[in-house]
Amino acid sequence: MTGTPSSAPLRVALLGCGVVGSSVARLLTEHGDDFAARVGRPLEVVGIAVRRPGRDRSASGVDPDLFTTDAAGLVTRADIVVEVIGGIEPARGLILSAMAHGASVVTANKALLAEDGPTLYAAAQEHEVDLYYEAAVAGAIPLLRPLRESLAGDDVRKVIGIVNGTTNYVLDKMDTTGAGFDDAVAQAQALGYAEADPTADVEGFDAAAKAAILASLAFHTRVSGEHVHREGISDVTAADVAAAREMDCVVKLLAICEKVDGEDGAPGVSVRVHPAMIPRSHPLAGVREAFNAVFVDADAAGQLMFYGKGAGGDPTASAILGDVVAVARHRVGGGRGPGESTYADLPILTMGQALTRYHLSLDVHDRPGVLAQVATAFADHGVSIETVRQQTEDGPGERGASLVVVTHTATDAALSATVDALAALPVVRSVRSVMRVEGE
Ligand SMILES: NC(=O)C1=CN([C@@H]2O[C@H](COP(=O)(O)OP(=O)(O)OC[C@H]3O[C@@H](n4cnc5c(N)ncnc54)[C@H](O)[C@@H]3O)[C@@H](O)[C@H]2O)C=CC1
Ligand SMILES: N[C@@H](CC=O)C(=O)O
Ligand code: NA
Repeated sequence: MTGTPSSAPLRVALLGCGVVGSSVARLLTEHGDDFAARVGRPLEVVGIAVRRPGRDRSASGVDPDLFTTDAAGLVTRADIVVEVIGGIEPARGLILSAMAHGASVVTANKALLAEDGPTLYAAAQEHEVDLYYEAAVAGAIPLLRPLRESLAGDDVRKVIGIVNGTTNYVLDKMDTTGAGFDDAVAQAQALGYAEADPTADVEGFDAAAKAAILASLAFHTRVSGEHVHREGISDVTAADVAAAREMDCVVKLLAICEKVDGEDGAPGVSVRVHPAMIPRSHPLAGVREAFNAVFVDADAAGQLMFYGKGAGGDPTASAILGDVVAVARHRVGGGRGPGESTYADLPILTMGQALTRYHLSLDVHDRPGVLAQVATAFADHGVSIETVRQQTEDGPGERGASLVVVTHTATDAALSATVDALAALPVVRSVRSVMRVEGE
């Protein structure tokens, strides 16, 4: 792509005018003069594709004549296409068509990037246009540009953080106000944090898509959503949150991307999303409401922390508009942003190979020798115990006890085999809860 000396406005097409799209439209209109100064040419919104053109959108301050239901036609007459429809189709087809017609694309669509990012990159390469997607992970937080560009000279070892605002909001409300799960999800929806179908948030699909994007960029390896071990928060109970509180911990949904040595000693990539207990003293524990925070550990840089608003209309629009300015500058001055980098092509490790720690709560018979049998189950699987806490529980029938065990680090395979062995022990009445523990 070469810069053109023209002073004609750059034509911007917006696909979607929901939570994020309406913020983008409003801010583009409000700050048009600043954008023109920053880019060197005005940006002109040439159309906004919507599904329901008759809807009242007067609050956006956008000229109603810009709304169209002809998204396919709109993408053929733009220099920059901003896709904020979400989902796989028609978003993918529209992006590919936009690129084929010479437009650079800015998207917030993590679901599409995690499912079929390579196709988008290939089209951008073929048509010599830009593909930017800072808003797709951790909303407003500048995170992908640092990984794609600023850290391109370093060796990233680990990326760990909170990348889903909805689930963080829900877990925070459960911890601090005792709110019920469904009420907290409804509040997150009303605040514009949740995906169109909040199952994507609650069951960890959204965080898994983001983890795939982060791991791909961090480790120069193609990682798609299906490579990510995913557990959501729908099984996190008020009792789990209370158990965490007793341990001076909080429960967070974490995305963890690591470069680790596999059994053969060769490096591989481990990518997982699951709830975990973290100590209240850990910086991630202080991440409240819909905020996101991500730590990046790189060989030369050491540890970096990125923190800010991970969801919501205006914060997400900030990231999108930063990308719009970047690709617009390329249009004016020449050059292109980075393409896909997959040269490392590392193998993806299984969840069983991931190294983690478990917190277990067991309901056991209160008899002599119980503790020894429980300890043997751990030892048999090579899992070392860090702490054990026993509490006698009176109730109807035979006296029982609750055992809370926290392990040292072991492979997830060994830990989960230990849980199976414990559940099969006659002295164990039930395994009440199992949760991974992260953070020192
Ligand atoms: N809401 C948030 O906090 C964030 C959202 N995102 C991503 O941004 C994208 C948009 O999210 P939201 O604005 O929250 O969703 P939304 O559901 O509020 O908006 C999407 C809009 O696209 C419209 N749409 C659907 N199909 C269309 C079509 N064929 N033509 C024209 N319009 C169509 C819908 O009617 C809706 O108004 C998604 O990819 C989402 O994952 C990314 C970061 C944060
Ligand atoms: N639904 C997402 C929106 C931002 O990506 C979230 O809750 O984080
Ligand atoms: Na971001």
